[in-house]
Amino acid sequence: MAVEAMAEKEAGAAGGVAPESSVVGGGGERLSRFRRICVYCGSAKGRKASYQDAAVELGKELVERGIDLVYGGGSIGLMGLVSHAVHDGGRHVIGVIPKSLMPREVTGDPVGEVRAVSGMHERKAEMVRFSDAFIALPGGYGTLDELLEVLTWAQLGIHKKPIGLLNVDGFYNFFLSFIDMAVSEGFIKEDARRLVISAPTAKELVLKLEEYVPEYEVGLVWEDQSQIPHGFVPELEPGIASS
Ligand SMILES: C/C(=C\CNc1ncnc2c1ncn2[C@@H]1O[C@H](COP(=O)(O)O)[C@@H](O)[C@H]1O)CO
Repeated sequence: MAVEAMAEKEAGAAGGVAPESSVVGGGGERLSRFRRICVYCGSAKGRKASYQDAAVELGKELVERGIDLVYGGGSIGLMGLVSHAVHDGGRHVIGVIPKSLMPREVTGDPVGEVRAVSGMHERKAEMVRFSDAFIALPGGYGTLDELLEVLTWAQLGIHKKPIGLLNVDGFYNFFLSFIDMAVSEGFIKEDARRLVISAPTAKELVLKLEEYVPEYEVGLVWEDQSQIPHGFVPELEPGIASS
């Protein structure tokens, strides 16, 4: 299905896509169905240069498609590389960071808009609320925690936004094998397995996310819609700091 048609189909549904705010190219074509993508990634840079290159590549891919960044607000590790790449490319960067993690020596100097939150739970909810899709770069416990929570919420039908793994140099191969094993052992359903989209490069992954059509239906009704409104991205209030 064409990206435009898909975005229109999902507007007002639970896709979390805001087509009216998408950037339009010189020829009038829409560059992306996504307004903002949330990137989860390591607060370390990792041992291989390819992880760092992938963070910068992903930032550039977002810029090329006119997509803004939501991320954990730090300037250290892969977080710093992806946020600088997006900011330097002229797109908006929103860092959501708990007050206790704000001291410079912990997070470095973040770029763009910094939104201070009271704790880790609020941070994760805000990152989900502001974003139309999610990408995990290589990372450690923090990255896995964020990734698994956003996947669990998709599995429970709290949102229908696409979730991608940037499988740089096979970094996520063991994780993907684990998921497949959990499917064959009867702990993850086949349709929930398809919530995880993966690709080895930023270009391929973002393309797959653009083409993703949510098929997963859980049928639960969530009474508290205050955290994750479906189908629209709220306008942001001014952050506490901006560059
Ligand atoms: C506590 C220390 C450094 C932590 N600094 C962080 N600053 C901002 N965001 C962070 C930080 N640590 C974790 N995060 C979030 O988790 C993901 C990275 O965690 P990982 O364990 O490195 O994979 C990232 O997406 C952030 O949202 C000093 O030791």
